[in-house]
Amino acid sequence: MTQAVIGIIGGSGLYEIAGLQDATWVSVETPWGAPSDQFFTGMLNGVKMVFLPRHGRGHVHTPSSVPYRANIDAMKQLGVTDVFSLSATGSFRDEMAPGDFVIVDQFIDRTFAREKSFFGPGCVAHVSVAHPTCPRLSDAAEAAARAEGINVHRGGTYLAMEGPQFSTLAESRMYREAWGADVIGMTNMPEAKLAREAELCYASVAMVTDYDSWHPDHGEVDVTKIIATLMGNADKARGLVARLPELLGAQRADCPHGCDKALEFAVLTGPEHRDAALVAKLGAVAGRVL
Ligand SMILES: CSC[C@H]1O[C@H](OP(=O)(O)O)[C@H](O)[C@@H]1O
Ligand SMILES: Nc1ncnc2[nH]cnc12
Repeated sequence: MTQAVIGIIGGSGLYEIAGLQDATWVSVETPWGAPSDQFFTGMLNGVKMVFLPRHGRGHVHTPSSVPYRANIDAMKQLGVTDVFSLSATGSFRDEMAPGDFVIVDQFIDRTFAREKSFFGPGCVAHVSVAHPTCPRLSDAAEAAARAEGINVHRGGTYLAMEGPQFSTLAESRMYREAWGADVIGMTNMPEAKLAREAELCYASVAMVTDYDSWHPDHGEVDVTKIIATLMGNADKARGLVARLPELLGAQRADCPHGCDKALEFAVLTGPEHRDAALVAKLGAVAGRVL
């Protein structure tokens, strides 16, 4: 058993969490540049919590400029073992209505202007993301949402788009009808892939704010309406987060799904062929296997 440290990545509308004891904002430097912001750390029901506003306080980062690698590296440095992502999303399903939460279990990655891996020339690795989210953390997120009285859907495919503009009507229809996506957002990729490379368990809670633009009764996405829904969602999210420590506990066994061993056989570059500078950068995320 090891000490559990719960990491929370708060999306649009969720820039702080409440109730932490000995709470303090800490700065972390990483070999991948500066993270989105300082990390808000403290104890909640006997469990260490580490919170990061994904876009920074004041919402300074676009979905494309979020420093995803620095954020995940810094979480590793702070000892985080389990990451919960909370994100605003549009919905492609009538029954996934604004105000509902969806525990995402699959992604379609349509992003193209982001660094997607910690690895590269001189240290090549291939991890599996066939099952990109951790069922253990997803169970906890679902239980917490139900206990809070949130209308929650278990399972769903999140289409990650580059943004920052919302989708065209044709794209919205294609993602929904031909591709079978359930929700759409701009940030969970490459975040989920990087969490897997860093051997972190990762769960994603999509907080529905709108019906994107496909819905005949709802017209196109309107950011002012999204923001109104976001505020209510953020309150619900804070309630959900507050329940996680009790559900997960302070001690943590190895992940039964192997998230924390994702790199075990993933690195292909032989030790004598590795780029020393890159290996040094990989200390926090992959030091266990390098
Ligand atoms: C405010 S709508 C668009 C914006 O909100 C979502 O961000 P996050 O996933 O961090 O909650 C969406 O992905 C866009 O970045
Ligand atoms: N419709 C939408 N498309 C992409 N990102 C979103 N975030 C919230 N609503 C969204």
